[in-house]
Amino acid sequence: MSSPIFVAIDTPDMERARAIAAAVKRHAGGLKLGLEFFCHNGRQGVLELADLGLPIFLDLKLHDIPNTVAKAVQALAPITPAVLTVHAAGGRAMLEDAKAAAPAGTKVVAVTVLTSLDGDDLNSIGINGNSHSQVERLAGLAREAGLDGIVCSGNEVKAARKQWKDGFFVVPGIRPADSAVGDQKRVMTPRGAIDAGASILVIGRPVTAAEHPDEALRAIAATL
Ligand SMILES: O=c1ccn([C@@H]2O[C@H](COP(=O)(O)O)[C@@H](O)[C@H]2O)c(=O)[nH]1
Repeated sequence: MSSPIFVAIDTPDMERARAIAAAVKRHAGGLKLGLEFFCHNGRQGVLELADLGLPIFLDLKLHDIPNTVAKAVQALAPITPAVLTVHAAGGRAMLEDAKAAAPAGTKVVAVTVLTSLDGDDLNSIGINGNSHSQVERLAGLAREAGLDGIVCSGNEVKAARKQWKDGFFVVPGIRPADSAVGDQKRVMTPRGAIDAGASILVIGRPVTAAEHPDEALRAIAATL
């Protein structure tokens, strides 16, 4: 079975992205490319890294009115990423239209509560309750809208999986026990997240900031 670890290549620098991707390609399950990479390198950059042969997770977290998001998803069709993110907070019509616009081979997953937010952050943007209740609510919405799954932290994935048994659960905010947390607030170890029901893990800095990214990745994979 291929690795559940998608390495987040978070850099605008194409040279560096190529180097990290080449270093981890034998042991990663896929590459996750986000805003930092996409804003600088666009579709061409994504297609270049896709040539390495790993599944591509395009983490653009689309969030706009339904028509705009659907057109953006259509514009990405030449890439056909394995996974694409939209924000669950865009609402049901936006989620339905995003899924309808995506190629059959693309899993569309909804970001619920960013792993960089805690309860106080949620309250400060007018959400009463904690990350657990908010993730549950948005997971229900994503499921009803016909999406393939959600993005949530390792802390919520067990409960989310219980209510959506065949859902696809993407878990970032992954930190091996000795890793710096940085700007993440809801974190879990790789093993903890897999045991809780994650389908794939998104891991960036614990791999990409290491002196030898492939060694760091293999060390993490050995804990699974
Ligand atoms: O809630 C979310 C959604 C997406 N991400 C993305 O995952 C990686 C995590 O990188 P680390 O360096 O391992 O912290 C990054 O690309 C985020 O954009 C997330 O962290 N949380």
